[in-house]
Order: sequence, then structure tokens, then C-alpha cells
Amino acid sequence: MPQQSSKLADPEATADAAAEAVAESSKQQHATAESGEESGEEVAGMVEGGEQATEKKKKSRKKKIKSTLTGKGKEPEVGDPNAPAGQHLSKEQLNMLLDANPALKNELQAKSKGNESMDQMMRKLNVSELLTGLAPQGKNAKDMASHAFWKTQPVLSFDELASGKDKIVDGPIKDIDIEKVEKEPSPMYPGFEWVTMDLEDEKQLEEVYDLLGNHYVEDAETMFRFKYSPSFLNWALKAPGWRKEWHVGVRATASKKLVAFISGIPLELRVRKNVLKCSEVNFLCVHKKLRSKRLTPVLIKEITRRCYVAGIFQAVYTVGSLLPTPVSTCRYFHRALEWEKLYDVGFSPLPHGSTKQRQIIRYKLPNKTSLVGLRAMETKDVDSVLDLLKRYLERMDMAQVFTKEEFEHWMFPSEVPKEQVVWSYVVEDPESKKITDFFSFYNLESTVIGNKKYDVIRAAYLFYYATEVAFEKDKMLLKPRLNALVRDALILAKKEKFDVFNALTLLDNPLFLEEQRFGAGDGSLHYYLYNYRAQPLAGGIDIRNQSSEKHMGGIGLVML
Ligand SMILES: CCCCCCCCCCCCCC(=O)SCCNC(=O)CCNC(=O)[C@H](O)C(C)(C)COP(=O)(O)OP(=O)(O)OC[C@H]1O[C@@H](n2cnc3c(N)ncnc32)[C@H](O)[C@@H]1OP(=O)(O)O
Repeated sequence: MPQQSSKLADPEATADAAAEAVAESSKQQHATAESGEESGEEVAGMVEGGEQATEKKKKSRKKKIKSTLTGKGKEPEVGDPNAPAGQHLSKEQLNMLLDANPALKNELQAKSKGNESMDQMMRKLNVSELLTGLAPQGKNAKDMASHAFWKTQPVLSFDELASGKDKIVDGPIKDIDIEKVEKEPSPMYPGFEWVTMDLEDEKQLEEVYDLLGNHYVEDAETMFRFKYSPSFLNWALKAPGWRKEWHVGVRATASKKLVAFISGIPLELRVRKNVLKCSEVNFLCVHKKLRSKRLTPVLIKEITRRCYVAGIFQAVYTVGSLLPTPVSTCRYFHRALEWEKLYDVGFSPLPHGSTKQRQIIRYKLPNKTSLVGLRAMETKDVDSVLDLLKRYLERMDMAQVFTKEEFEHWMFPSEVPKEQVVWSYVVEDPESKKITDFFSFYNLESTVIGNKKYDVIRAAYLFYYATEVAFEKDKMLLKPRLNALVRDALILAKKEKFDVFNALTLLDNPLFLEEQRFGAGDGSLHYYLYNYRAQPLAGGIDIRNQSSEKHMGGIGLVML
């Protein structure tokens, strides 16, 4: 359930971003699509200890690898890879997109005062601009035809979405004949080898921690990098039903250094009325020296093969960047707990016209929580909280179907690890003794890159929550209740020495983000389904990428 590392958006920079996106789109028209033709030799030379295979072997393996990597000849070309997406669409499709996208329409109307018609301008836009309305994260997006790998995969295409969401019928994209699934992994680049990581072995867990710690997701300005602790990885990668085979690594053959990783864990996922047996794919990581060598498609194909072999034909994953084609998109929001530290490390800007002192006061919190009956969750609460959470999540279009074992693993783990990962609280009615509310958050630090004063930011991420108030007849009661719950969550997180509290626009979060002084982040999180077509789901943001109460109820799955 990975994500783009996000920090607070600089409000002054945002206005320029849309204009830049337009300029960038014309640059992209001339950019060449990635070929996927890098040689194995080149890759082997990149990491210390990469073994040199014999010349002959290399040549024949290279041939094999090339076709495995690019999937060339397997799928028809979708169009000219250098052409902007707008060119592939009919006039009706372009009009439909404009109707669905008032922000984009305004933007183009304002610019079309010159010689170009709206229609001509639309045709120059790339697909991310068409879909997201010039959202800044679309700047580097490619169109479907340029996705040499993704265009060969059973995922919804940009064109399918553009031709009308009502035409999309939820269901699997292709049937998998388990008998025909390859029994062995595809060849690895010379000098590297497949490995199944044994995460019961502390040393191997540490290796994954090291790889991710140095090479995992960073923000766009390379200021912060996610730092998943070994305790966190142990928790995230060993969910009930976990399989060792789904912890896939690549080692340099000579040095045995771990240079790439991808993982899956099993879950049952409800998408509207359909419950899918899925894998949740996460922690894809390639050593920085091996980037842009098309190792990613090989890793994805291998985890896919291993899932298919186990009879799992669908997957869910989240990525910060735009790929074909999100089923939903959420935005990150951040609530400062230690504003001054966040300012010092460059996470939070000082808003124009404000002062440090004013910002510190703005984010000050009381020392004590205010909800009567709030306490840490206990073993005796498990059944009632699970029942409450299940009912709460049924209100969402997409959510995990939790078993008791899964619920306990994620929200009330019996083993307390070296470093605590998850915190869960309940509200118990003092009279009836019933559990009326529940919330949880988890701990994910980020390394501060190159800062002399601070090594890490301690971030609490809002995890699952639920409240009986959601089932009251009076729908207006939910907002104040969630605000009260989240306010107490902020106070508790501050007590636990967190610097910032993060939340996405999923679940009912838009109901409290503004009131609890969360600021919009510069990162988005796209949700994807593999081998499953589904009509888009609301991600809690509007067409302008703002948190929106009118766009809730889609995403009820929180990914780590
Ligand atoms: C049924 C079971 C199915 C199971 C499988 C379900 C699918 C699971 C999908 C995976 C879910 C992962 C969820 C997470 O963990 S998302 C977190 C990803 N990790 C990071 O961001 C960590 C830092 N970055 C890296 O380690 C590398 O930059 C990565 C590994 C991301 C790309 O390395 P590199 O930059 O060296 O690229 P390449 O030359 O090898 O390959 C280029 C091709 O790879 C496509 N690409 C790039 N980034 C991603 C990405 N994050 N998801 C999917 N595809 C991605 C790209 O569009 C291009 O294909 P195409 O555009 O030409 O078509």
C-alpha cells in the first residue's frame, strides 16, 4: 500500500503548477517513450559485486530477457507512443471529458483566446491532464501507448475510462488458466538471481529494512524518505495467511546483496457487492543504481506468477504516480503536532503573512483528551470493535472484509514489538458499557535527508476508525463526532511524541480535515486494481484536487 511521500503543499507554488503542466505537456509530445531495451550487461555492472556472465550465455539470455521484459509482439500497439492522448480520442470523448471536468474547461477557455480552438488545445493534452484536470502530479505522466509494460497487462486502459465510466462493468478482465501458469520464474538479468526472502529470519528482515531504508519512496524534492522499521515490516508483511513465496527479492549473484524487492499479502476485498480474493502488493523497491533498467516489470510479472500459482487472480495496490488506470485517487493531508520541527526540516512552509509564533499557537493542543469513556483498546473489546468496524466499512464502496484474526493482527496485535507500530483506542459508554467508537493510528517515520539537526520525522498515520453515530438517523451528527474523535487522536499522538499526524481523503476524512487544521499535502495516492475492471470510486477529492465531503464513501481500504 505504498504511496508517494507527501509533505505540506506550498500554497504559492500550486498556482504555477497548472501553468507548468501545460508547458510540460508540449515537451512530452517530443519525448521518446521508454524502450525497455536496456541490456543485462549494463545492469550487472551497476551494483557492486554484479557477476559477469560468459559472453555467449549473456547474448542468448539477453534475447530471452528482452522479450520477457517488453512483452513485444504479444499485444497490439495502441497508437503512436509519442502522440498526446487527446489525439486518440473522438470529438465526443473530448467533449465528455470537458463536461466532466469544469476546472479543465475553465483553464482552456481562458487560454483559447488566442488562435487555437478549445478542440485543438484538448488534443495536445496528455492523458493525465485530461483525467485530472491539470493536477500538478500529472506533469510527468505518459499516455497508455507509452507504457510499454502496463499496456500489456490486464488493467483498465485510460481510453476505456475516457470513453465513459458508465460503460465499465465491474468484473475480472481475463480468466486465468492455472494449468498454463509458468511453474518457474522468468530469467533474471545476468549477474542477479531471484530469492524468496525468509522474513522469520531477523537477518533477512534487516536486509529488506536496509534496502527500503536507503532506496524506498521519497518526496519529489528528495527531502524525506519513508523509514519502515523492522517491527513495522514484520507487521505489514506477515498478515494472517501470509506466504513466504510472496516476499520476492533479487540479489546480486556474487555479493548476495539484496537489490530489489516486491511483496504481496492476501486479503478479501469487497468492491461494491463483489468480494475478491486478492493480494495486496506493496514495498516494490529497486536499488537506486539499478533504476530505469526495466527491472520493475520483471518483478511485477514474478509476483503475479506467484499469486496465480496460488490461485489468486486479482490484486490491489497504491502508487503515488499515475499509471493505467486508477480506480480512485486520494490526497494526503498533514496536521502539524510539532510545527517548529516540521518547519526546521522543510516539511511545513511558513505561510505568507504569518509568523513562527502564530503557527505554533495555531497547532497547539490541550494536554487532555475530552471524550468521556475514551481509553486504550483492551482484549475484551475485540468482538464489539470488529462488529462496529465491519458495519462502518460496509458504508464504503471498497473495503477489506476483516476476519477476527486479521482485525487483531492489524489493530490489536498480541505481540508488542520492539518499537510500537499501532495504537488503538475505544470510547466506552460509561452507563451502558457499550463500545460506541474506535480509532487507530500507526507509526511510520521518514528519514530527513541531509538535515544536521534532525534525522527523522515521527509521523502518525490515521488508520481505521468507526463510530455508532454513523448509524443515527440524523446524518448531521457524524461530522461533530468525528471531529471530537480525531481531536483526541491528535492529542494522544502528540503525547506519544509524534511530530505530524497524516491522513488521506479516504473514509469519511473530509468531514474533519479542515476543522482539525490538516493542511493539504503535495502528494496523491492512486488506488489500482489488477485484473479487475471497476467503475471509478470516490476518493474524497473534487476535480480541483480539494478535499470534498461530496466525494466520500468510495475508499474504505487503508494501505500502509
Ligand atoms: C494477481 C496478482 C497481481 C500482482 C501484481 C499487481 C501489480 C503490482 C504493481 C506494483 C505495485 C507496487 C506498489 C508499490 O510498492 S508503490 C512504491 C514503489 N516504490 C518506490 O517508489 C520506491 C522508490 N522507487 C523505486 O524503487 C523505483 O523507482 C521503482 C521500483 C518504483 C521503479 O523502478 P524504475 O524507475 O527503475 O523503473 P523500471 O525501469 O524498473 O520500470 C519501468 C516500468 O515500471 C513502471 N513503474 C514504475 N514505478 C512503478 C510503480 N511504483 N508501480 C508499478 N509500476 C511502476 C513504469 O511505469 C514502467 O512501465 P511502463 O510505464 O513502461 O509500462
